[in-house]
Amino acid sequence: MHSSDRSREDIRRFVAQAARQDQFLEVVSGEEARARFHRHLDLSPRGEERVPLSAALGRVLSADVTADVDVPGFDRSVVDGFAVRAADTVGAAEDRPVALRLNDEVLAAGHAPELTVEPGTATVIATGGMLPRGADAVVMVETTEAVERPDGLFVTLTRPATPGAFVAAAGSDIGRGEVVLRKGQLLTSREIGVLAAIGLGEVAVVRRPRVAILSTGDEIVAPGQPIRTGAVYDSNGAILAAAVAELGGEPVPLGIAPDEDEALERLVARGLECDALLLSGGTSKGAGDRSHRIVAQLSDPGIVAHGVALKPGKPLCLAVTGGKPVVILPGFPTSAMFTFHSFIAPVIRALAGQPPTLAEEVPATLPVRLGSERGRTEYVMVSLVHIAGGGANGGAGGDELAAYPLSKGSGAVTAFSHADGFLAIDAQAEAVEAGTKMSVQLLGRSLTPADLIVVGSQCIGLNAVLGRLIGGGMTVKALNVGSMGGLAAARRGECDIAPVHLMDPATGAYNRPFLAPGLDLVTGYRRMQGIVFRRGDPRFEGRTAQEAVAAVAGLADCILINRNAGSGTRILTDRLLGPARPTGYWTQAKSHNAVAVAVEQNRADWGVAIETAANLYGLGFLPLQEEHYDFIIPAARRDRPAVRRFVEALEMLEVADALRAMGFIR
Ligand SMILES: Nc1nc2c(c(=O)[nH]1)N[C@H]1C(S)=C(S)[C@@H](COP(=O)(O)OP(=O)(O)OC[C@H]3O[C@@H](n4cnc5c(N)ncnc54)[C@H](O)[C@@H]3O)O[C@H]1N2
Ligand code: MOO
Repeated sequence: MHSSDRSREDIRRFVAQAARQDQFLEVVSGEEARARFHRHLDLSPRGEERVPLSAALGRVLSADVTADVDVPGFDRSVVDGFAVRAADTVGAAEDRPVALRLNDEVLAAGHAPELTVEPGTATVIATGGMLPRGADAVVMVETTEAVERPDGLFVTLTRPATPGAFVAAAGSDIGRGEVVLRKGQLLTSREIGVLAAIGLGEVAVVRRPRVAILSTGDEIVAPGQPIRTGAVYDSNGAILAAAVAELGGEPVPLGIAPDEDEALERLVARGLECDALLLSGGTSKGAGDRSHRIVAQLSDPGIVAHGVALKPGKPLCLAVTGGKPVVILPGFPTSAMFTFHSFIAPVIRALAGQPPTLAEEVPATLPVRLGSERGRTEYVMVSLVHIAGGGANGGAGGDELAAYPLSKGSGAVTAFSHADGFLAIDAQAEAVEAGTKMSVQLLGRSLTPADLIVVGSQCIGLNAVLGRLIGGGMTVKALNVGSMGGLAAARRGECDIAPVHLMDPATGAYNRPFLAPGLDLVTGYRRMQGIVFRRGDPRFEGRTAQEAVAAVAGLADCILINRNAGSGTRILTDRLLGPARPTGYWTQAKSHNAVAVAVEQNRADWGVAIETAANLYGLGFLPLQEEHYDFIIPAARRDRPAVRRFVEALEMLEVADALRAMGFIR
């Protein structure tokens, strides 16, 4: 067969399979899928083992722990001083000191007393020393005076001591017979301290469930290896292994399975030796998607749900065999993480002996309109910012929250790590309007507001400023919503700083024309924008930007990669082009990097981007015009300490140097 015949055959097979796709996913609701899954799972912890305290961190108690001893184990002095009978000190005063004869003993910590404190006597005692018979209080050495008399050594007191003063009673911390920690308790340094205090050298913990993790796909490459164009680093494997460990499981990484039945079958068989098996990728019915076909061979009962009406997560495949979970997570990292946390994490927690967690929800306003696909409950990762609530200095203060969607799609890996939580959009809704109050389910347990909130257009140069502040201990939340989004956020009081680069098309002036009352502008830096092209391309090399555009604008095979409407760079491009509409004009990339990649990878021949991006991708560059990247600051937030420090950092020589080194002009 000719290779073109073969590829035609491949295409026919793909189309035939794709046509049958709609039959496979019997899509059920998330609740239905979960119910079916749990009906067959055995969620009891997988046995117990004894571990030394030194290995107990992060483990879960398999049984209640009862104290066999009192803590403290004896009545103990908590100061350096004298053990006395409180009754002897009654009436002591500056003008009527009470003198007590010192017994011939010094009670250092760890020594059992031998002498009784008889009426009229006292015994020297150190912090941690055991209270002797007869004594019921301790007086601090500072409040006494030692006196040497012919008849012996005395201590005089000028104040009475109350019974029990400076004494920690035996068992006051932990009493013998008391349950100090309960089954299911996760052991942190605090609990380990308690176990040590009652003398336990080892402790019974739940055996960690072993969770096999297998990434699938011919295109997947292990991190650390070189990568070819079109391939993808295995992020799911690393994410899942870490998430399993965080939940108290023991990850068993099985690596990457190619799209090849035999290898996949062998690895699945190995995975089944563990307590659970997680695969990712290959669960929808693409031509190369084999995972579900292998998992479909399992029984007792095998696959219980394949396809859930969730976004992300639609192709999730849940199977159980002999009470053991076998799950294929979608290949896209956000989909994989989302379905892992909502379907798998509770199962691993249960197998690890931990009680379920209760998700915390907070109300928040959606600052932008969100479109949604009908038919699937859509979950949107969001970053929360506090809306200025008229605190004394217009601080980060208010309790009201705005929920910024981190809409990067199912394939993103960063959405989950940048998110504070997520909100759900009803399966029937087509959109949620800006200004709608939503309920946000938090990912972590608490929400601490950042010191500085930066919402707008993100630029790598900003790291030179923010990096300094973060290094100095400041917490910063930076959201990339573009210049217009930043301007709107500043108007609504949702940020401290909005980095923008907006050109007024009428005048060519940057940023200032867009200010509104209550908004200040702080000058940032400039970025040289120009035409990027592959080095050596004679259509661009050696020309000015204007010459090059004039030469290529009419060429059918010289493809432009344009920027999205509304971006500052697009305005510049349109001014440059005038009425010309070169090939590729309607293809819109959303960032400088995306333009540079398209040119580097030969999908386009030219575009407009900043010089830093051209350098990053080794492209040629024809300068056009400086773009002003400045900072809009709501006047009400100008005096916040974090904002002042930001403006100060911007003024620093080192920061200006760092910016210049990156190709910016300050
Ligand atoms: N025609 C249709 N196509 C797709 C549908 C559909 O309903 N009809 N569903 C889409 C949805 S929703 C999802 S989610 C994805 C999931 O597909 P798979 O689970 O089969 O995943 P793959 O195709 O293998 O990979 C998807 C994507 O993720 C990358 N990937 C895979 N594994 C990893 C990994 N370990 N680390 C990082 N990235 C990984 C892979 O390279 C792909 O780019 O299907 C849609 N398609
Ligand atoms: O379910 Mo997929 O996870 O929408 O992207």
